[in-house]
Amino acid sequence: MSSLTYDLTLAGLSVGSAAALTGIGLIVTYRATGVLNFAHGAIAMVCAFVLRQCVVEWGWPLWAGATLTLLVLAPGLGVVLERFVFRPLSVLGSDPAQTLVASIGVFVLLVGGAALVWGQGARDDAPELVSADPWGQLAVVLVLAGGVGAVIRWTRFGRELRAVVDDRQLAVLGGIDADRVAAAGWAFGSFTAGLTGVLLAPFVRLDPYGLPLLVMEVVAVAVAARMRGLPVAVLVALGIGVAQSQLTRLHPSGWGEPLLQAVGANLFVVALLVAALVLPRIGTRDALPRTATARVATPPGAWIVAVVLFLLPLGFAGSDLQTSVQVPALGVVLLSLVVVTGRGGQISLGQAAYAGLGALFTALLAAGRFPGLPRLPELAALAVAVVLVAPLGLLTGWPAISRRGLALALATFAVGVGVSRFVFAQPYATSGLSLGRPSGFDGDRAYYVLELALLAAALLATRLLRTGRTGRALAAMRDHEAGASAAGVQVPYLKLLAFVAGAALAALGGGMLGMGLRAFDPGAYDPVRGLLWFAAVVVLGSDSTLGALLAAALLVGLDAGARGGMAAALIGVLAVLVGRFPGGPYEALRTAAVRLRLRRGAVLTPLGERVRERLRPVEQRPARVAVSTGAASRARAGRPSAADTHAAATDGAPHPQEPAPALTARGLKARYGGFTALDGVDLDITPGRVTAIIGPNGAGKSTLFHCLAGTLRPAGGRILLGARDITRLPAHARTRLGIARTFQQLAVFPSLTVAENVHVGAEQGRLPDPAAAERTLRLLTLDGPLRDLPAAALPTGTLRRVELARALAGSPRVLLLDEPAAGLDTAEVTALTRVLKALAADGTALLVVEHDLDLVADLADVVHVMTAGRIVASGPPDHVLDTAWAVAP
Ligand SMILES: Nc1ncnc2c1ncn2[C@@H]1O[C@H](COP(=O)(O)OP(=O)(O)OP(=O)(O)O)[C@@H](O)[C@H]1O
Repeated sequence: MSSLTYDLTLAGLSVGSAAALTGIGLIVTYRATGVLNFAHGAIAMVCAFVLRQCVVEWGWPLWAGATLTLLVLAPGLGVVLERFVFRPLSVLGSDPAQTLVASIGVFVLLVGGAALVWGQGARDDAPELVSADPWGQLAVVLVLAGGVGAVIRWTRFGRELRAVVDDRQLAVLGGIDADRVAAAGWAFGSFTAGLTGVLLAPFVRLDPYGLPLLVMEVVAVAVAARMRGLPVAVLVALGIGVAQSQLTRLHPSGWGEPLLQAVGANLFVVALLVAALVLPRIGTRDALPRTATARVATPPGAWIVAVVLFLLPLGFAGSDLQTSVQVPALGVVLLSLVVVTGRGGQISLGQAAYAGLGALFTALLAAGRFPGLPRLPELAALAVAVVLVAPLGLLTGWPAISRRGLALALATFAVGVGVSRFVFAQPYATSGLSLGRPSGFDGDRAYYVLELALLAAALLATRLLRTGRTGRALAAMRDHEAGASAAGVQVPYLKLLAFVAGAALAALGGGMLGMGLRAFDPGAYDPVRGLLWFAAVVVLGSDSTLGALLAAALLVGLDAGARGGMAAALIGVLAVLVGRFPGGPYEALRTAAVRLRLRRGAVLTPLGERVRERLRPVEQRPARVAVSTGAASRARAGRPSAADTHAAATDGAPHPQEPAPALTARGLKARYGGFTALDGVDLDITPGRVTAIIGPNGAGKSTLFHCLAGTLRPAGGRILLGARDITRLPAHARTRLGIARTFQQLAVFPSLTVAENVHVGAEQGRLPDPAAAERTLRLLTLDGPLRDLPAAALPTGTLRRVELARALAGSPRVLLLDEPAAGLDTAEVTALTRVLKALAADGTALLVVEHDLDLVADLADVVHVMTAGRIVASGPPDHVLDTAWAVAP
């Protein structure tokens, strides 16, 4: 027994060593470039194939093949990728999501290229570089990890590497050659990938799809090490390797046996699920790049061409028709990505899992093998399968609530791999399963007609999700999540909706695909397909249904017409290239067109006259008559007198005749870790008045603002809207109760037009009223030619108006404005001031956090001065601004 334990431990160390190598490579590349290299497994596979080519096909000696593969090809590949794919992206602004899409593109390209060159079949004659003795492999790993750790910690290069990872731009300003550091990181990362591939290939299936996936399954090792600690990565890898090996001895009995065995055999996948779904997130800052979400205008007549092309196969026969049957089915699967990724802006690498579950459930239901349900006819089985898979969309929808960018990519990838390994690959779920077509639709032509009908239904469902209120809300969430929340959009609910609808569509497409092939083929729903489909939609579909259909036709057509792998290679090339053009070619054209129209002067009409005619004249407001900018100038001219300071401290007390406050804060406290940012703030925001908060940097103004808007949960105290306690309500719920806000950094939805931006506010606000959108557009002179322009290319002044209009369209009772004048010129500030005064005169309660004391003096009725998390003075501006001199920056 002890000898068995020893043998299993050694076998586990061997597997763990390969995993540790992958972890080391991923971490070094990530630290040098900030990229989690999804292509790592694909590089490993290419190197393993090349070594086999040299040794087995060409008869080279092993050492010569290994030298070429590991010392020339692998690092060379890394350097080429850095130079031609990732460096241009980092020069363009280092958007982590863009690099993520590019690395998925490289993955798809290498997998497709390998399938083209070496075919799709598995090889079992890969040469053995290091003998099966695990001690040799372990020694290689430990030497590498130790060497890399020493270089990072003690050498100048290591210091440069850390500096580049912390802040590339700052490092460059400090004289560090960031490109050299990144190239070295890529070269080393690729070398470790090559070494992993070469070490693993003799013991696993060497094929273009299987090996890359196997390598990427161990990404958990790097995530567990927080993409930093090499020793942690090595230990975790060895630990999982040994545990997985030891678990093969267990032979549990009972109903859970197959599942437990599957868990034991796939411990790295379990670790991946835990790392992606449970451990603290990595890379959470990034969202999808604009290229992935750019709205593509459909060329006129394109739909007619598409309909004709989709009808053409009805005239085909034989294998052509058989192949064509896959296109509508794949089209439906890709439509699911248009909803989730294109419109909803959520990265989803796990759609293949839902498609596969759709096919599997359909087959089980049609065979009468689904637990608790009777045998169903095929079409009914498909419908029930869609209903059953839809809620499973929560598997990826739930993580999406709190994860973005890389973290979400990992979570959805993990779900895809988990479903593939624990469901599709298990005989208990799939053995002896066949899948027929619905009766009456058995022939290819008849089935194709049925598919067209289902595709039409899917297109209709997609259209419903992409247009109107839901479509605008989804696009708003995609463009600016916090802005959408501030507009009243229920972001978590919408994410769940997108993933559930996406899962249903994918299941429908997957079921159609299975029926088309007359079988449940787990390979058709492999996680690698999930990556390929995601890349295809990002490249060709984006937020376009027609693009998704084109992608489906291309993927099926190219692989059928050319050698397998051609479609993946092409999609890979496009995915790698698409990141080179920020916003993509469509975006560039649209921006140029908008600029041209702006230059013609057709859309920039002054605000003043229109506002004056629609709102009550500001001069009639009694409270504002005495206010002048004199206070601010006085404040700059000299220090305040003691009498002034006293007046400031006492004049702000609420007067008995004043209206009841609309929004009240009492004893508000906020902390960041151990640091107290708000220390018992009391504040009343009164209807019909402009309340301003001023104070030096770091005083806590933004923190107070965030607490009031609902984006930060206070550590103590209460916030009341009227008499209602809203302290624990999220941002979107506050908006729906009547608290609107704008952002210091503009929060507009760039892919939506000006009118659509404002409609989002009107539809989600306190009183959902489409007419309010039109009124607000007119009020802020956005109703001319401007209204149909996408917000992306408009100047800052106009965008501030769009944002304000979006906030006003929900008919708020309280309006919170964070530095509303930031980025505006003098004329725009004057116009803005006039609008805000008029709003206050109409009874809205306004709170303004502002650095511009002249604006505060001109605008505010009450000014509160904050410092060190407390309000230290309050009163009318002419008094308080003198006091402010003592505390302002
Ligand atoms: N996310 C955070 N984590 C830790 N500390 C924070 C965080 N945000 C703010 N702080 C700290 O809390 C204090 C108050 O910050 P806050 O941004 O509210 O001040 P502010 O008055 O708005 O400053 P500014 O005018 O520069 O925006 C500062 O000391 C700041 O460093």
